Amino acid sequence: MPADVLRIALPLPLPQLFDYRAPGAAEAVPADVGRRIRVPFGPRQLVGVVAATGPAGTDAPPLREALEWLDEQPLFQGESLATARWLARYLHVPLGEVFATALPAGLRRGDPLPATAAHGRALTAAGAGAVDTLRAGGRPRRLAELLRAGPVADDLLDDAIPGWRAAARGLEERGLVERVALDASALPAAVQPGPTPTAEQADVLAALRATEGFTPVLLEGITGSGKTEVYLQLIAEHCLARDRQALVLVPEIGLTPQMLGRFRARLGVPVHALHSGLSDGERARTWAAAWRGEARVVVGTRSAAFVPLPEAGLIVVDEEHDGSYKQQDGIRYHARDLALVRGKALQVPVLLGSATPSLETLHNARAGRYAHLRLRTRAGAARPPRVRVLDVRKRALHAGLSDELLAAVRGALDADGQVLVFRNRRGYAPVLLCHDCGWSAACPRCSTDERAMPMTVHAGGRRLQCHHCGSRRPVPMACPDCAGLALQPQGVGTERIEELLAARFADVPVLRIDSASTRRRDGLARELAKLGDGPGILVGTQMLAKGHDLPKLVLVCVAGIDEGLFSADFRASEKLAQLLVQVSGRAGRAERPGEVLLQTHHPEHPLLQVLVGGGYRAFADAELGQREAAGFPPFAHMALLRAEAKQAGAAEDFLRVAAAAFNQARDGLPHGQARTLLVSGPVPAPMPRRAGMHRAQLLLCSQARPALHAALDAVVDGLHALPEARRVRWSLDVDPVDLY
Ligand SMILES: Nc1ncnc2c1ncn2[C@@H]1O[C@H](COP(=O)(O)OP(=O)(O)OP(=O)(O)O)[C@@H](O)[C@H]1O
Ligand SMILES: [Zn+2]
Repeated sequence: MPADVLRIALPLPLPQLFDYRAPGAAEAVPADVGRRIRVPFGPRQLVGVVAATGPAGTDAPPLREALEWLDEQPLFQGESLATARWLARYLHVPLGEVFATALPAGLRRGDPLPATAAHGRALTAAGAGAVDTLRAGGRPRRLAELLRAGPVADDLLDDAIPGWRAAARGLEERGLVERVALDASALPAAVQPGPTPTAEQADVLAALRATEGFTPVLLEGITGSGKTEVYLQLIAEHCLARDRQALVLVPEIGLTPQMLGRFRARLGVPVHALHSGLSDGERARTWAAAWRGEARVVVGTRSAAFVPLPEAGLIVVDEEHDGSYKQQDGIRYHARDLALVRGKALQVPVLLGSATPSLETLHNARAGRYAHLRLRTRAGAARPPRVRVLDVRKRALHAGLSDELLAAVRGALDADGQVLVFRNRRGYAPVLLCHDCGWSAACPRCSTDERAMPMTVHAGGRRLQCHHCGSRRPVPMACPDCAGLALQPQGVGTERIEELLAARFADVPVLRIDSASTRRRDGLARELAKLGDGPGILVGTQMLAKGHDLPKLVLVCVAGIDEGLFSADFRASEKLAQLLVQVSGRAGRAERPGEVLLQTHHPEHPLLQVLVGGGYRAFADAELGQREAAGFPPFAHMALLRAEAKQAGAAEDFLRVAAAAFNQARDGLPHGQARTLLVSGPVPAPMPRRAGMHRAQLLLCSQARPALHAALDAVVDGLHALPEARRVRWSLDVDPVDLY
């Protein structure tokens, strides 16, 4: 009998597994499933994961032999293997691509699973003698002083001295500091005691303590109500005390330092971070530490939803409504939904926390599928902010801000407070217009004859930038159409607001926060630290809406939300309501009361009325009613097939063949199911051209999930082989969050 072969999942956009003989003429055995392996593929080498073993087909050509095993033991086992298979089936993507997405970059490339003893820095003998020779106040000096008492773990240095790595590198080159492996005893010493839970927190904790096995829980708590305190207590009790692991998902890398610092101080165990601001090596180490069960608490962004949890005790998804949990390219998974699937397989509670739960989650809670716990008051002395709508019709505006708003800013600063001015548009101005002929700057790679995509003015008016494809060019000296010199920036972005505020309020710091300054691991924390404790102004986009604790913030001004009130996207109102409530929640989080000003030309708009009058819940009730009437999610399930091509028409050709296949599959469904499945399109994408590509899409929608998935099962694998597929790039998005 011929020996069994390895069926390997490779990171390729092809639906099948690939057969190989085991390396070194060894027998393939079932225990190999889940191990990484290097294989020859055409002229290349690829890293795959064994998905199955079995007999070779009798008429199969002689198989190639795999090159080498990369792990002794499977990296995917039990739950993690089952989850990867489930995700591949659910999203209709190749298993090999799911494995690749689940692994951090280093392991995906085939690096060995790294050693995971915690590392830190220590002074060398030469360093101990040289501390006082370093420039006082400089980062190297502060680092050296901190190390005087003994080695300090890297993650604690992250909290203590932002930017310490560059300083350490310099000192290492001079032989003053070295990298050392730490034993567990070098980790956090003193555990800070937490506050006594409020009555509401105590009730919530009692309910959570009573949970057994898989329990999805929506923790709906207004901003500042102490949700994070609940997570901390629960992790201590449910995980650390029972020797189990906790996974905490957070939406933004900018939030992790604040969260990590708080977790480390309170839990007294190493807390591992996993986000895109870390090096490949650091990410692989955290992943390996979790796989070995050494990492007890992992705090991370979207991709951390894949982290192995052999001894799982709890999964928390903070700000569960946040859009960043959905991966928007490659394997388009939703980290919150993945967390729920894993919680079920691992039989642990999954806690979804938010002040503004997604309509999907609210709908599930109401249907009784999730437990629903609430925190209705702010913890400590803080009170919810007062919200006022400022009608600015017919008012003079300065960089988009009314006199009344500017007066309120002055008042808050004079009272020694800090102010946040929120505008959801980066750059200086959204459009550059010629006042003489009406020409406006449009992105040549994203515009069509029918539809111009404006380029945003940046750098104080000197640069044009496309927010869709990233292309940049200098602002022209004269209008390219009429050669006139009357080029004027139209509209207002955060740069222009910053310019105005800096001129008007020259006595205080004015700080603009944008995605560029906060991409680095501690970028946001470092920026916010510049504001200090005195009066000052923050200007920024939605970056600033999320979970930051700014105790001195007394006034939040929201400008320019009017575009968002009239968007065509059916989720736009939900996103805007969440944003407004979250950004408002930044005000008045300590003793001082907070105020929120919403400046608008549409004070009578129902969304604003409902929000101001009844808060997020009233909004959500109304919105769910509308979604149900319109047959939109969460009352229906969608999948979006996107295609793009260099040639005009190619994407539509491909989608037309796909649509025919879906319609045929629908006719094969049981009558009741078939009726609920709608295939619409192909239609041009909402952005019909982007970065030079022509784009179109096909939308599938059904009230019954089984009908949708039955159609996808029947059709998607076959799309890879279509001749029309060769000229396009296509992707399937199951449960799309935006229809772009
Ligand atoms: N029981 C308590 N007693 C006193 N202060 C508390 C208590 N619980 C939380 N706090 C404080 O209240 C503030 C808000 O708490 P926390 O950050 O946990 O709220 P949150 O609901 O997670 O906030 P958000 O989601 O709006 O960021 C923090 O400064 C926290 O230290
Ligand atoms: Zn563009």
